[in-house]
Amino acid sequence: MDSRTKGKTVMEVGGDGVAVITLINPPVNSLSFDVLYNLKSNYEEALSRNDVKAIVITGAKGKFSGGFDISGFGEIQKGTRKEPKVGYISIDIITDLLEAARKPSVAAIDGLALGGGLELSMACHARISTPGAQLGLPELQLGVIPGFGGTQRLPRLVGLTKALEMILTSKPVRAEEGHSLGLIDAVVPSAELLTTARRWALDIVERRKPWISSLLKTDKLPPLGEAREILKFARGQTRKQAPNMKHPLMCLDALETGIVSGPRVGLEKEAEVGSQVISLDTTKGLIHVFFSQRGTVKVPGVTDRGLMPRKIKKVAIIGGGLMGSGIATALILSSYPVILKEVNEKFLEAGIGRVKANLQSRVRKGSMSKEKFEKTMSLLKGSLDYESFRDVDMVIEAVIENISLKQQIFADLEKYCPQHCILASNTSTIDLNKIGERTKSQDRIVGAHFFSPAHVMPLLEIVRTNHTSAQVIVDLLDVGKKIKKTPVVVGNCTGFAVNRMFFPYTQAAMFLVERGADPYLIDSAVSKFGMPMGPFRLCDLVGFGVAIATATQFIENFPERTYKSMIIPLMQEDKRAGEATRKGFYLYDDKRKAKPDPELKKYIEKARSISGGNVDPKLVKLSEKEIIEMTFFPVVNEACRVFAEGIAVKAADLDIAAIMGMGFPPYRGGIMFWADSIGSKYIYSRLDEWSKTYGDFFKPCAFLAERGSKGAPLSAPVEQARSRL
Ligand SMILES: CCCCC[C@H](O)CC(=O)SCCNC(=O)CCNC(=O)[C@H](O)C(C)(C)COP(=O)(O)OP(=O)(O)OC[C@H]1O[C@@H](n2cnc3c(N)ncnc32)[C@H](O)[C@@H]1OP(=O)(O)O
Ligand SMILES: NC(=O)c1ccc[n+]([C@@H]2O[C@H](COP(=O)([O-])OP(=O)(O)OC[C@H]3O[C@@H](n4cnc5c(N)ncnc54)[C@H](O)[C@@H]3O)[C@@H](O)[C@H]2O)c1
Repeated sequence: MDSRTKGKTVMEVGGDGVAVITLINPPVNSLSFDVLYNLKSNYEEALSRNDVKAIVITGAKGKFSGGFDISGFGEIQKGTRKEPKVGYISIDIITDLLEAARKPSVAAIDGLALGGGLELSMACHARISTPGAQLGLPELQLGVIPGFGGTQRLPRLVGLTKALEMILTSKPVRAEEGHSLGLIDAVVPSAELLTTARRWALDIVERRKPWISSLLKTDKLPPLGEAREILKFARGQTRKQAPNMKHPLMCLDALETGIVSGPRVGLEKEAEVGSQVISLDTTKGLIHVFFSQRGTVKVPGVTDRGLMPRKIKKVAIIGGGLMGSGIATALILSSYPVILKEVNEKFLEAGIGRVKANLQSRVRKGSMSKEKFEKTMSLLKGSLDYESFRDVDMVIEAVIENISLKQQIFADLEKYCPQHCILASNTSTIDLNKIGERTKSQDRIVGAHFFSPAHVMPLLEIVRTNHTSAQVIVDLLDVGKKIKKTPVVVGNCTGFAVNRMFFPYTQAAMFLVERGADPYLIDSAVSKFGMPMGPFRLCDLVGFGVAIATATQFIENFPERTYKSMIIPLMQEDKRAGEATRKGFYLYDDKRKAKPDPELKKYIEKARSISGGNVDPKLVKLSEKEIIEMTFFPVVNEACRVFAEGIAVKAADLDIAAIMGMGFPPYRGGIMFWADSIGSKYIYSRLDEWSKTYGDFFKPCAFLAERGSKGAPLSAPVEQARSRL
């Protein structure tokens, strides 16, 4: 393959008169422009050759295709590639050349047929797949729409309601379901895939099998009035679930056009809308997130050294509380045998009970069978001592946040665990060097910082000290992948990356209410911005005990930039500790529904008198935009510090950490990407102005000042020399 081209297709014509065209673009046979243009040439040749009666399209190495090459969108967005004429691929090539050809095509699908991959197969006249095939149109989660005819062909093959479900949720279906839906014509073992597809193609030529153009099918479409009702409902749901995104509604426009005005007009609408969505900011953000998420496992100096992950056969967890039980659940769900150690029988039973409850909730929801529940639970063994730790490959400590207790545990671990065993701590704040102070095992000590609930939250912060070996990081990255977490490797400091970014966010919110802003308006503005909930609702959910413990760490470690609000401690004195006590910033009913509490004023006023601040008329009347700026620019500021200190190696890692650890809206691309979309100059000037009026909490850090003064992007790499990793 030419090193400048991205992928190709190859065509082989058999003695049976079937031309087999194979998509080749590892690792997922994505449809790059090179692949698509090669496919066009192969088709033109196959259609012109007298020895070709029919065509089979397949993908190399057990994967049909993962869809259009997503980096192509980036090239179009950056202007480094000219977008082809609107409709050139979907209409001129896929519809007019392939689907309308005089020779039939059959798709032979093994593995993935996603996005453009499935769309290409739907333009074929039949689809044969293997049992493991995954079929889906996940484009909306990338901010684009199915643009190779999927908005027109999928409803015609599987019906409007199912097509909407598949497109709006981005969830693929398996081969068997695809078969029962009418998306797949036959499911056969891998070894028979190509022979069946060839025979099927010839059967179409011989009229023994129907010659079906998906685009012209109408039997699965509901009557027009019903279709309009279904689409109206889908629009309503979409507006509710994705209020800040335009592309899902634009996708529905393309679907509706095809149903109302016919598939050809629908294809034209799809092409027009497909081209428009590429330049939406939300699309740029989502595509950035796609690649950034896959980039977190690429750690310079670690994953580029040819190290292979060692096999982790058995894991021990110390502490079966909230976190330990969640971590144990995540591990046994991925088939790791786990030993859970506790201090006494009662606590051990409670810990195992929590794991059981986590799994039982899956059984109740129907996502886990009873047999699978029993099998998974059988991987968990309890223990009250370290005897069974002699053959474990990794220990994750998750006891209460107490330095001397953790130090003692790590000293004990060194005595009982084998020498190769990874010694990980789930501490949220404590310096890992201190935790390992009483051991000689600094090279195998690492942070495995899970987020609560650990079996649900997708992020794993892997915290490395200056001593942690590259092998240990590689091993933990592999475990992270196996338990389906997105790992982000960060340096050792108070709060690591996520909690450091989280802290200024809640602090800014406390500052604003002390100066007269309405907490409920702040929560509402932040939710509208796209966070799962506002900072006050979040404090209630987490509980004031955790909020105060975290604040104490930050006040101790970063006193110069901490705003010391007394609102939470004052409420806690009155036995209001958040949702668990049904009273916090909100009042909660039996169904955990939150409503504003008029009494909150009293605590705010008292806190204001303690801090000595005054109500600021400007802050009383903040617009939603100003609320977002005053709560999130301090987060950007802290993210800049984390980046400048080398705690995160890439700005994109902070984007992923913010999205998966804080709930920052993915369609804004993450904290640094969002900041760059606003501009460092503006953010710097706002923070600088606020710091002069309101104090050092808002003071821009040196990194932000330097980049902001030049208007330079915040996400541009920091020189290696300054990186701590
Ligand atoms: C004018 C244009 C119109 C286009 C219209 C068309 O309708 C639009 C599309 O088709 S958009 C693409 C739709 N497809 C997807 O959204 C699939 C995205 N990929 C995935 O979901 C997954 O990667 C996977 C399920 C295909 C494989 O998952 P797995 O965990 O096995 O592996 P990774 O996710 O780590 O991916 C491995 C490497 O492959 C790269 N990659 C995957 N898909 C694509 C793609 N479609 N385009 C380009 N690259 C892709 C991925 O980035 C990984 O590469 P690294 O170098 O980062 O390791
Ligand atoms: N709670 C969170 O949201 C959260 C999030 C991330 C990280 N963390 C960190 O995880 C750790 C655990 O937090 P948690 O919320 O699960 O605490 P928890 O109080 O719910 O559980 C701690 C458990 O450790 C047990 N334990 C204490 N000493 C032990 C010993 N010597 N051997 C075995 N078990 C022992 C206790 O009996 C208790 O069951 C802390 O370091 C915390 O900072 C907590």
